[in-house]
Amino acid sequence: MTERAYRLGTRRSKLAMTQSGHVAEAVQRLTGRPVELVEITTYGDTSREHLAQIGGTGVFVAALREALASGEVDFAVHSLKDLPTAQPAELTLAAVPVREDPRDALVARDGLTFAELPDGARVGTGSPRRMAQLNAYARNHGMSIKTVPIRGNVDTRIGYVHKGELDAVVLAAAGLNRVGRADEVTELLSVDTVLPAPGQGALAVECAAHNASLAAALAELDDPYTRAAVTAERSLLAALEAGCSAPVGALADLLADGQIVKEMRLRGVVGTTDGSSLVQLSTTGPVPETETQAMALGRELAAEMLAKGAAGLMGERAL
Ligand SMILES: NCc1[nH]cc(CCC(=O)O)c1CC(=O)O
Repeated sequence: MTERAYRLGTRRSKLAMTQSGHVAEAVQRLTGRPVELVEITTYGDTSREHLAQIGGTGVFVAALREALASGEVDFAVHSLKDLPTAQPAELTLAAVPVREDPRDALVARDGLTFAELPDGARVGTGSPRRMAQLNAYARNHGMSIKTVPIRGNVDTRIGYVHKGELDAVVLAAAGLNRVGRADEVTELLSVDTVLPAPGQGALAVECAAHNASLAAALAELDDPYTRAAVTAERSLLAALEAGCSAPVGALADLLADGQIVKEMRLRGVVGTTDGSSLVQLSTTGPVPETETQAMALGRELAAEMLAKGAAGLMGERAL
């Protein structure tokens, strides 16, 4: 008897379908069982309001999680940066595969880099995190830019530049890579200038907690370093008591001495959206071997950032 196909719940955007398609193929290879994509429409896909107003990026995840909890689908693939930091007990984060490029990317007219943008340039991003860091860079380099909130899928956002409505837009490099639009990038923004969102570039594969055999199969896709890194980044976010639409950037990476991995470094930033104040700090520690250790790294950095006034910079949420 052939076993029935696994059902993989996915949003219907090109980015989500591509991400889900890759994971579906890998699961099929690992388990020998077919995987069928089931399209789920989330509130984040249908609402035209700005993300900060509809409660942050958790809106993309809720409907998928309901489909998991009800058994309508067996597992789901999320962009990890869209996952709220609280993990529901009935769901298991079964795998965090190897992370794509975590950086933000600039898509500008005429091949311009960020530093080459003219005074008054209109830069499309509604992300308080990107606004805070880009405005801070501009202030420190005597530039004047104007950030403009935008929404929509990758193609729509790039379209603002092609149509001449904006001078540039900022998107996650991972998203552009995944939908085959990497050639549009005019600058990959250094993480020294713009720290990405916690979890950016990583995927989360989630299934029902009671489905232990599926969780074990999905765990084959897990990359322990990526998982440790995003766990530290998300722990920082949670300890700052900030949501996924807060002006918080974080990135954990490994520090190596030649081939030998020595430590994990975690960098974090919080700022006002106008870029007039930023708290940016970094810490290093032994490479975490457990979830508890990874979370401790994030909490440690959060405590240092809070001691430097981070909480006072996160007040202006709804921007
Ligand atoms: N908030 C939307 C979102 N969620 C995940 C990605 C891109 C892919 C990723 O970071 O994994 C994007 C688009 C963007 O920020 O440009």
